[in-house]
Parts: sequence; C-alpha cells; structure tokens
Amino acid sequence: MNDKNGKPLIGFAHAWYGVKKAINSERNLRLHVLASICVIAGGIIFRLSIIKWTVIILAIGLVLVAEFLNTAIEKMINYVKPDIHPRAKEIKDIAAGAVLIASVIAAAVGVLIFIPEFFRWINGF
Ligand SMILES: Nc1ncnc2c1ncn2[C@@H]1O[C@H](COP(=O)(O)OP(=O)(O)OP(=O)(O)O)[C@@H](O)[C@H]1O
Repeated sequence: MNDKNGKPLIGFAHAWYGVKKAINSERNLRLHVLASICVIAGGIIFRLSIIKWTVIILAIGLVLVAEFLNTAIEKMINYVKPDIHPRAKEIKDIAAGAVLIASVIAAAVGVLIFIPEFFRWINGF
C-alpha cells in the first residue's frame, strides 16, 4: 500500500503488525475481539438502526482501544521492570482498571440497545 507520493505506508505496516502481535499474544484481547464479533452478529440479526450501530461501534472501539493500550502498558512494564515491584503493580492495575471501566460501559450500552430489540423481536412472533 502506498501514500499519495507513491511511498509505501511503512507506518501502517508497523501498526498492523502491532494489531496482529497484540491479538496473538493476549488471550483477553482475543476474547474481546470474539465478543465484538458476537455483538456485530447480534446487530445484523436485529437489524439495528444507523444510530444504534454507531453507538455499538463506539462501545466496541472503546473496549478494544483500552485493551490494546493495556497490552502495550503491560509489555512496557514487563520490559523495563520485569521483577516484582509495587509501582509496577500499581501501573498495571490502573491500566487494567481502564479496561474494566470501558467493559462496564460497553456492557451497559449492550443491555440498553439489545434488551428492547430482543423484546421487539419476541413480540414480532
Ligand atoms: N512486576 C510486577 N510487580 C508487581 N505486581 C505485578 C507485576 N506484574 C504483574 N503484577 C500484578 O499481576 C497482575 C496481572 O499482571 P499481568 O502482567 O500478568 O497481566 P495479566 O492479568 O496476565 O493480563 P493479561 O491476561 O491481559 O495478560 C497485575 O494487574 C498486577 O497486579
């Protein structure tokens, strides 16, 4: 892939390598990707409106971005401070907290969007 001057998009290649590396090395990240695929399948089944799709995509993006940043922080700490240290624990726990907050928000969005859709679907029969 090239930019508008015909040069290869080296930055994109590095970023794509990072995406693959993170997904291959982090089980939690794979679980979140799997959950995102299930949510997208649910959205297709329930034929969500554009506005609901937008909110769902933002919620998925929030969780995945938090998970990728958490993975990067974990790897950085493992690199610079591989031994046990209270500061390393604090940094990793805070990064994990960001994922927890994003996940709770995404779960709330999922409930608010999919529960009414589910009842509408049931009443359709
Ligand atoms: N160097 C360290 N010093 C002190 N505590 C640590 C250290 N590394 C990890 N911990 C503690 O262990 C927890 C788990 O850290 P770890 O790096 O194993 O992430 P993880 O739970 O395996 O995440 P993932 O499953 O996404 O890889 C941290 O949140 C922290 O509380």
